[in-house]
Parts: sequence; C-alpha cells; structure tokens
Amino acid sequence: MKYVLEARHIDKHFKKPVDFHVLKDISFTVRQGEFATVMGKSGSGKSTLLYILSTMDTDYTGELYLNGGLVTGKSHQILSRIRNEHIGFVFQFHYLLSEFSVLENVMLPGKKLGARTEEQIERDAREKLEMLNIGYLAEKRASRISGGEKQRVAIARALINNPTILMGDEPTGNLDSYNAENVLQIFTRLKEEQGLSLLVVTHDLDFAQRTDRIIEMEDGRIIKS
Ligand SMILES: Nc1ncnc2c1ncn2[C@@H]1O[C@H](COP(=O)(O)OP(=O)(O)OP(=O)(O)O)[C@@H](O)[C@H]1O
Repeated sequence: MKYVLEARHIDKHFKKPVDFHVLKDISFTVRQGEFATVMGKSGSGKSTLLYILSTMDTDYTGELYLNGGLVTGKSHQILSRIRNEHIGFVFQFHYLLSEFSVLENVMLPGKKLGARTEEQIERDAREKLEMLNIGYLAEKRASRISGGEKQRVAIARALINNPTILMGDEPTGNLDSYNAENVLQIFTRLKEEQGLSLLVVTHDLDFAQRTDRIIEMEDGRIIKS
C-alpha cells in the first residue's frame, strides 16, 4: 500500500503565553488517490496540524513521512524543495498577486522549482487553466476576476508542479454555494482522473460527506478517522 502521507505520533505544545498541548499523539495515513477531509470544532487544532503536515511548521515531536520519505528533521532548504515538488496548497483566501496576470500567478511556483524552461512552464500553466475551464482568463489581471475564478486560479497554481498531494485549509470557506460546489467537483475530478491525493480542512459537512473519508478532531486528538 502506497502512503502519500503518514503522520506518526505527532505532538505539539504552544509554550507561550502558557503551555498549551495543542496536538496529542496524532497518527493517520493518506493513501494515493484518497480524498480525505479534516473536521472539528474551532480550536480543535486542524490548522495547526495542517501547518505541520505541509512541512511549514517544524516545531513538533513525532514523525512525518511524505511519499514514504521521512520529512521530520530535514533542513529548511530541503523542506522548501519537498514542499515545492510534492505539495500543492489552497487556502481560504487565494493570495494571488493582484498586479500580475492570471498566467504569471500560475507560473510562479513552477519558476521557483527551476526544473523546466519558462516556455514549458507557460505551456503547463495554460494546460492547468484549460483543465479547470478558465483558459480564457490567462491574460487577465488577477485583480480583475471574480472570487470563484480567483479560487480556481489558486487551484491551477497549486497544481503547476504536479504535486502528489493537494492540501487545503478551508478552500471553500470564502465562496458562495455555487463556487464551493465547483471547487468540490474539481477536487473530485483531480482524484478520479489523475489519482491525486487530497487532504482538506473544512467546516462544511456536506462537502466532507462527499469525500472518501472524514478525520474528526476534538481537543487536539483524532477521535474518528
Ligand atoms: N501561536 C499560538 N500560540 C498559542 N496558542 C495558539 C497559537 N496558534 C493557535 N493557538 C491555539 O491552538 C488551538 C488550535 O488552533 P487551530 O487554529 O489549529 O484550530 P482550528 O481547529 O484550525 O480552528 P478554526 O476552525 O477556528 O480555524 C486554539 O485554541 C488556538 O487558540
């Protein structure tokens, strides 16, 4: 069985202003092609966990494996490369650079990876936009498109380096029901057609119920998965 992500006994304390045990012995796996959601009350530790799983926070105990390789303890430089190569990230807010075109926004993480020529990255970026039915937006300025379109552009940007796992922190939290449905359908298609793995934090039960699996958190623990 190939695990794209494996968390083993992840534990974390926030030490200031007082000691707070935010994550307690978190262990779970995500298989290739699996679409999993993380749910739980506000403050249960979902974002803190996702921050660790996406390798951005290194202040924890336990082990994290991505694509079978141990990630815990690696240098910031190596983690940055692992993130660029393996993880796509979609947030509640799109974080597009408003003065840049849609195409330039999607190309940026490709340039950071440095594995393809600029022409290849542009071709790939246009292909991702086409795949999400927004090829016609390529030359538009990111500030001039709608909220739903921005989130689809953010998804295209997250896919530009062909990640093995797409992580989302409330990716539909800022969208109306039409655009939220659209994002869910895109994620489902990416899983079915490309075998992409997805791990998405959401408050939306309807959304979560239409994925493969709900990982439920309470008070820093996984209580159901
Ligand atoms: N830097 C920090 N220092 C101390 N406590 C923190 C810090 N960041 C978060 N916390 C606390 O850790 C707990 C978990 O926060 P986290 O953001 O992971 O929860 P969440 O489940 O994602 O919540 P929400 O659904 O509201 O986004 C909360 O009680 C929060 O107040």
